[in-house]
Amino acid sequence: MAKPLQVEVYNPNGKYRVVSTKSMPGTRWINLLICTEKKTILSVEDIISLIGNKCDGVIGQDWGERLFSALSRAGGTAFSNMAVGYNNVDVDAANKYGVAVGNTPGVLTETTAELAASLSLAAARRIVEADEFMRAGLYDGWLPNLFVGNLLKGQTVGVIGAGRIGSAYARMMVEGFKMNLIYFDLYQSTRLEKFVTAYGQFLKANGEQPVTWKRASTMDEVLREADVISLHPVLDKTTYHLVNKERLSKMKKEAILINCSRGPVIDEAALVEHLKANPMFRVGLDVFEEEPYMKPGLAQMKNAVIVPHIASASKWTREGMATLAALNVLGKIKGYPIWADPNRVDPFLNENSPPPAACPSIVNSKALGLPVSKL
Ligand SMILES: NC(=O)C1=CN([C@@H]2O[C@H](COP(=O)(O)OP(=O)(O)OC[C@H]3O[C@@H](n4cnc5c(N)ncnc54)[C@H](O)[C@@H]3O)[C@@H](O)[C@H]2O)C=CC1
Ligand SMILES: O=C(O)C(=O)CO
Repeated sequence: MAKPLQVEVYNPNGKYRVVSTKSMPGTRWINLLICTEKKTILSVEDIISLIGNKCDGVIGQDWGERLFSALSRAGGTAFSNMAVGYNNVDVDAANKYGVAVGNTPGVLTETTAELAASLSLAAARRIVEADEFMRAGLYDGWLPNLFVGNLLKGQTVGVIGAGRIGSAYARMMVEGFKMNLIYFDLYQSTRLEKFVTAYGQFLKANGEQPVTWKRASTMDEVLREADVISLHPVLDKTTYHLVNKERLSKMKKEAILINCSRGPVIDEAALVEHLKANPMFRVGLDVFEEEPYMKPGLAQMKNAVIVPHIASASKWTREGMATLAALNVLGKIKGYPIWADPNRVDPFLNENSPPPAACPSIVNSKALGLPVSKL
């Protein structure tokens, strides 16, 4: 039996009841909705008790059959993940109960790419190790060999999954550090290729070494050729343990591997062994196979930079995610159609004008036969 919860209630006499299972930043989403919960990580039982007998919609994460069933029993038809990735949501169960599932694409693209770039730099220049050294009072004076790392300029950046975030990261690394690009994705990223071509021409016209791009026909090609590899695919059956023991062994001994996608894309136990055996190999991780836990040994590895799933944690992005999640739920409750292009959600984020009368992004709209906005 779940314990009674302290719930913050906004607009207690409102017509609809929408629950947020996590406290979210900013106030715009509250103005668009609802009520929130102070405690941060709720159990399934807690959420079921919050849903109660009447609940029109919920904003949360990690939803399965029991929660969709409880929401449906309470009369609810709308759920929004406060995230773009929805591998943590059982969409088949949502379809079974007729519940729309929203996500928050686009608003976290640049913020997440910036964290991947930060981890790339931190790993390349050994920033965390050097910081610890300094704080430990070990610095005696400048030495030619102290924390020597890798120069990125002129090296090759490899991107696995060149979608919204992967492409943004690639552009940052190519333009910011003049790296050459090799990428692997199921689809061609024409815009990214055009960007690198144009930037290469610009550099050449200025008498500099031009940057280049290559679309790899296999992932292994990227692993063999790149000096820094960043993972940005969705997590599904095809990407589970995409980077395993065998694939790690194909990477350069001094390569840098970054993961800001989902933990299970890497076989984390194999990664720990690889880090132990190859001290010059470095990794930057935002996500872990069994979050919030790490595989034994990872925390002790000096050649790993590890942060707690903060890739989307900029104020603008987190407030925008909350806004999109709220609008997904609100739009479904009000019977609005689905926004036609989830890659262009800017009109929903403009604080100076009311949001369009549409749900920004519903991932199971086709399965539920929901109408698409003509706006
Ligand atoms: N660490 C964090 O806080 C965050 C993590 N993410 C993760 O990043 C993922 C990507 O987000 P977006 O770029 O917005 O999605 P997206 O859908 O634009 O890009 C994903 C790309 O992966 C590609 N892909 C799928 N299967 C593949 C495979 N087997 N091999 C190679 N490429 C494959 C797709 O074709 C697509 O281009 C999300 O699904 C989420 O899991 C997203 C935001 C923040
Ligand atoms: O949007 C996502 O998928 C996240 O992981 C949130 O940071």
